[in-house]
Amino acid sequence: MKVGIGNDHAAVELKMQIKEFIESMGHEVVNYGVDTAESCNYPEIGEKVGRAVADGEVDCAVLICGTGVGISIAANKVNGVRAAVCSDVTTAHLVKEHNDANIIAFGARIVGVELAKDIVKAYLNAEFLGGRHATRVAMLADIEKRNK
Ligand SMILES: O=C[C@H](O)[C@H](O)[C@H](O)COP(=O)(O)O
Repeated sequence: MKVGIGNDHAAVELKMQIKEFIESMGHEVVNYGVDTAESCNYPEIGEKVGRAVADGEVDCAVLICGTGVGISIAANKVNGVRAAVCSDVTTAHLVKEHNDANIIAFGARIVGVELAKDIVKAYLNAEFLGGRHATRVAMLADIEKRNK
């Protein structure tokens, strides 16, 4: 798979570790994040990665900021994005299985590197279950259509 990764200044080191980890799983990684600790604005990164996913530039993505929240809110403003904050392994596979999440996010100030790797692995190895979940995911897209 082609996996996007994005981060703000709060998550530079964890981003590098996760990027290497995803590559070690055999995936290609496209880095949309910052590589220095200079303060930056997570909405810009979240939007950029959201658009990359929505446009099919990458198959899915991982977003990391201090908490994972701000950057996921930004990504979720892009039509077609289903970004989910995950701080545990169970949520990480369920957001793919039930919600067909195309982005996961977590916080570099919340989870340690080993848990972050477990979260990413659980998400990337999971598959969307379809069925009743597909009906609900289609309803999410319908909400976007009703937006002005
Ligand atoms: O949701 C937002 C993220 O956690 C940001 O990484 C955080 O707000 C950045 O905070 P600061 O500018 O204090 O490093």
